[in-house]
Amino acid sequence: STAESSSLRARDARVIANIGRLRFSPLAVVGGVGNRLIEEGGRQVLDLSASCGPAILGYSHAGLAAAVADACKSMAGASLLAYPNENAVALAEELLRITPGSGERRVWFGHSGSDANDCAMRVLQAATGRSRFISFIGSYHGNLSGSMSISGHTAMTHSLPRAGLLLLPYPDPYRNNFTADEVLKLLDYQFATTCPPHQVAAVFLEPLMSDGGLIVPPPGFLKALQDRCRKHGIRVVVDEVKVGLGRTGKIHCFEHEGLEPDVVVFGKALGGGLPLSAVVGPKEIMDHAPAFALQTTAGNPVATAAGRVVLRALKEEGLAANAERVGNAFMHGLRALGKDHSIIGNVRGRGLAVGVELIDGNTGEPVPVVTTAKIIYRAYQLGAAFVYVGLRGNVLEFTPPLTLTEAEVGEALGIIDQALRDVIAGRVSDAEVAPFMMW
Ligand SMILES: Cc1ncc(COP(=O)(O)O)c(/C=N/[C@@H]2CCCCNC2=O)c1O
Repeated sequence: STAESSSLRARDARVIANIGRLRFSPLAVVGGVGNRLIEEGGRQVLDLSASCGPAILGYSHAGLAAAVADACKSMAGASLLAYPNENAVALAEELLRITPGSGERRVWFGHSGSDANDCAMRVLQAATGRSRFISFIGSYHGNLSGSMSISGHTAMTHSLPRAGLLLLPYPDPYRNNFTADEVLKLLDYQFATTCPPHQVAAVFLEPLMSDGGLIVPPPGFLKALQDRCRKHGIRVVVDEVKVGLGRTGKIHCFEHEGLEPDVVVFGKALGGGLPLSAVVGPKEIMDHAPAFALQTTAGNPVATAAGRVVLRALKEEGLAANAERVGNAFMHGLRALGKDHSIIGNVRGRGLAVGVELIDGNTGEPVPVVTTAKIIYRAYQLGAAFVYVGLRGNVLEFTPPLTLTEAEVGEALGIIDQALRDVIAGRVSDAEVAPFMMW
């Protein structure tokens, strides 16, 4: 019909490149308010993903809109590489204040987690003269050439890892793929043979692995890894892009692990939905050379105005504490659901970074991706939006706005419960979800 063909969804299909899509439902968004997205046609959908992380303040946040509008009015000094601007400098000062670290440090601004990890990788190689890196199978550090090349997520098989990359297994306490000790033993073996530690510039790690399956590492593992790196002068880069800035109940997720990173990478939530990322690192690394990592609009006054509102809200609206409290209520409720649904194999996370691993109740094996996709599709129909992650595509990922309420947790649990029942009862067809089997 004419109405259908002129819909946002239909127009999107005619003009947006598929290489940039990761669509888990037909949801076409025309707005947002609070913790809800507004679908074309007016239906409100509870957002349990915060658009894959950035919308930690929810939608229609008055302070964010006012600050961005104000910055747009003048746009003076739009290019931080050419001129200082108040918002970028003030945001950098605040980032240095809230990020633990020793020695003199500097802040680089980018547009995305991908470009921030890309920059960190390049400048660490240049400044240390070391060209090897360590990261983890399942890790997602970005989708630009450099950040892809040090990632280990299955989505990265579209390109090749960088020469000399050492990918380690990320110990998964639920699947028990490798224990922490086995991974550390493998690392020691690599150091003694094919990966000389003095050639390694840095290890990139997610303090809680997100796209690889929402995996909370075994206690002490990352600290032991850091200690090994310190012995060999290998820098520790913590990628806080997805789980940082209050999401796990602490300002930085790495605080749960007792890490003291050399470099911290921020993205997603930092801009509250505007394109903004940051690398915080030692002066001797970050001042390596001028004109080394340039992007014309990086650190522009509009995106950094948003960043200032985000950090202010983090502090003044107690978002980390809310994430801890509401996240615990959510995980408690999901575990209770697990008593009625044998498909729920494991509920895990920290604060409002929550994962539900779906299994075949008889065998314990991961459910097929189509089943996961059906649950997400059905939940969308019932009024909640979220995504799936994991190397086997069987982990529901919940990273809602940090403003989520306990009442909304109750609503979410009702929708998830009903979606599970409907899918198990065969009410969603393979054909319906075929367009949404993304990775
Ligand atoms: C730990 C971590 N580090 C870096 C990135 C890359 O951030 P950008 O997608 O903003 O470039 C990400 C992005 N993660 C993906 C983005 C693609 C959609 C799927 N969901 C994500 O969270 C990330 O999770």
